Amino acid sequence: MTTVFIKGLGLIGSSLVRAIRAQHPTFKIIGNDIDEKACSYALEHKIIDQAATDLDEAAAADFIILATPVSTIINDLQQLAKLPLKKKVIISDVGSTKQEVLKAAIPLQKKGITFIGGHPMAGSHKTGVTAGRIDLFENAFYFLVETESNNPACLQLQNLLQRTRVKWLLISSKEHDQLVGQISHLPHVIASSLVNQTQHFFEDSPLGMRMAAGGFKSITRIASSDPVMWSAILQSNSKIIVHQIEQYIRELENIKRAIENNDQTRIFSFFESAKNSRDQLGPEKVGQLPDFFDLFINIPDQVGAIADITHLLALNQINLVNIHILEIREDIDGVLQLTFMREEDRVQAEKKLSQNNYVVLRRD
Ligand SMILES: NC(=O)C1=CN([C@@H]2O[C@H](COP(=O)(O)OP(=O)(O)OC[C@H]3O[C@@H](n4cnc5c(N)ncnc54)[C@H](O)[C@@H]3O)[C@@H](O)[C@H]2O)C=CC1
Ligand SMILES: O=C(O)C(=O)Cc1ccc(O)cc1
Repeated sequence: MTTVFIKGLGLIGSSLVRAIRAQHPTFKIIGNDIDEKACSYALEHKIIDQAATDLDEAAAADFIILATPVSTIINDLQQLAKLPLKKKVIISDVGSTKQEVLKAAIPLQKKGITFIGGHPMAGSHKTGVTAGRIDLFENAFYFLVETESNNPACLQLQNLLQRTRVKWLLISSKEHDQLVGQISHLPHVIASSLVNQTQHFFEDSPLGMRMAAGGFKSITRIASSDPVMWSAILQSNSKIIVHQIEQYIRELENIKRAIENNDQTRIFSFFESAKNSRDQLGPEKVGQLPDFFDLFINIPDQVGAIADITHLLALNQINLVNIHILEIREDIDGVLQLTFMREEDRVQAEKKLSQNNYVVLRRD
């Protein structure tokens, strides 16, 4: 029997094993996650067959996939090199950086074990096993690093992950880190710094931030991403990102100077050239970002309010993907963000919550 060991049952890991399960129903899937709730959810929903408490249990696997934050992936590759793994095991990861990951895999490769670095270019700012979905990666690019298309192990890995319906792209780790540094890591830094600067700007008038319109929200969506994951990414791609931040600062300085000098020609061409490039990007759903449906409601200031809301949804068999308490500050109401996978669930939730006197603030 083919056995797959997956470490990290979050958004990416659980989405991958959902796809593996659908394509290869006879494969045994063993999952490991530091979060016990993620393991029990994955077991309950038959996403995995067995929960492992330790990386040692990867010794029985034919495929090992590492889907934790990059720092943990690097650590685990070093640990795996010390384990008695199957000779023909194929190890891969999904980490957002590749040069350091590849370096950490050298001891394994020296032992003749196959490691192929991977990185699906799809995902979301949502995290966790409940946000995972089988179609998360459809039509997205999936990088495979330092391998060749006719390498039998590469073909086996692609076959394992066929149901993800990705577009495979083979690339060197250096090229990969530069590319994703510019189109993924730098944008996350910019989104978060813009949110922080706005927060500082409105320090004395907290309502200001809530006036934000669509533009602010679309450019800052990814600032809601997981800080643990993004700290690990920046640490692992630091040189490249620092260089790209410097180039970005120069771009800001150029437009600042043009504004100071009232240089209308420069200001116009700044916007014109950005528009021309952005228009060529195509529709918003590049990389098939998942559709999630959010509902924002007031949380009444009383004990058990959140439990009451989740109970109400469960009673009505409304499937909730994520629940997030937005910052509660003096003179601002508490707000609860409820996320659903399907529009029907959101519609039902809105109806039931309104019937039970909850105030729905907005949908997103
Ligand atoms: N979120 C995204 O859009 C994308 C993320 N990635 C990469 O995929 C990896 C996973 O990210 P997500 O699935 O989004 O994050 P996630 O937060 O949804 O899932 C990570 C999972 O790993 C578990 N975990 C963390 N440390 C662990 C440890 N020491 N031992 C066992 N389990 C541990 C967490 O409990 C969680 O369930 C990261 O390396 C990230 O850079 C790659 C492409 C897209
Ligand atoms: O939510 C988004 O727009 C993302 O950018 C998702 C993402 C996050 C990390 C990656 O390494 C790749 C894709």
